[in-house]
Amino acid sequence: MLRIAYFGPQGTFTEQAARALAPGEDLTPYETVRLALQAVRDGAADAACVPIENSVEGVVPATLDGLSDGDPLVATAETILPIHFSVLKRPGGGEIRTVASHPHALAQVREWLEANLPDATPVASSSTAAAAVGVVEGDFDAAVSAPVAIEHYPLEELATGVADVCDAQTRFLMVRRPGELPAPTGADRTSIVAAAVNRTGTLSDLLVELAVRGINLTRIDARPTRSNFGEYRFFIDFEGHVAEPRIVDAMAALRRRSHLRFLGSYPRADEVAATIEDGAGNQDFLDAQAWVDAVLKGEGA
Ligand SMILES: O=C(O)C(=O)Cc1ccccc1
Repeated sequence: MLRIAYFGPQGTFTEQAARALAPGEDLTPYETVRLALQAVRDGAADAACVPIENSVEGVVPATLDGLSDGDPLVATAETILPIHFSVLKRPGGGEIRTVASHPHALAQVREWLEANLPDATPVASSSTAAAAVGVVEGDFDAAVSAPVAIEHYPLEELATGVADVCDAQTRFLMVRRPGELPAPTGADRTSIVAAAVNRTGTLSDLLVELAVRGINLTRIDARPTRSNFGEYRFFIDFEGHVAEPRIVDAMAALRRRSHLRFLGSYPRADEVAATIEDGAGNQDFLDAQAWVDAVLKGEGA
């Protein structure tokens, strides 16, 4: 049985994602994303499930920073969950003066809180389930939680189906120590982080390498390097798998232009096939390489 670390405690959205990505495996909660990733680096876990991006609030900074620093880890799978919340309180409990949750959750229910609990002070907690634990322990009066949290904690629902934006979604990754890559499926995503020197055109130079090969981006985020003020790392997701000739060509070019870390090639949860432009398919790259090889052997021109 695989040992899967996840961003917990029990009852987080990430636990739901881990169950979807690794059914029947041995799941262990860790209090922070950093600790879940560390468990994989240390060998205490075979893989970790962590949230990466949200359709409303954007990226989860702890995950980006946790993947770009420390020993390399690579994503081997992703899943996307629809996100709506339950607001939980102690049974019978009194006035709601504080309402706790993960910052991403609080940001997604701001309007609901203003309309329904205008006098409650929002308090950030490490996760939605940590907020539920805090309510059980009397630290807060209510928690904005994943709907499954009610199954884990002796709380009652003040409201369910809470979300300012309906159809909100969060994407989660399963990451491991570098090893065998998942096979290409034709509907894959590749994740990288690139740090380049701070000069005019750096970012556009990197993006051009993808654009000229007809590679479609699915996300780009910048995070500070944390060592030199004003210096950034770029987290880029694009369609395709590093085992494809067109992606090999792009990765080699990016490697020449930046400090590059490969964060994985894995099947897309939405199964959307890669966009392939005319002349930019894998066979086009293979044919071009075969032609160059022939020229080198004096067999063509
Ligand atoms: O705190 C959780 O439950 C998480 O898994 C992180 C999160 C928070 C808000 C929306 C989606 C995921």
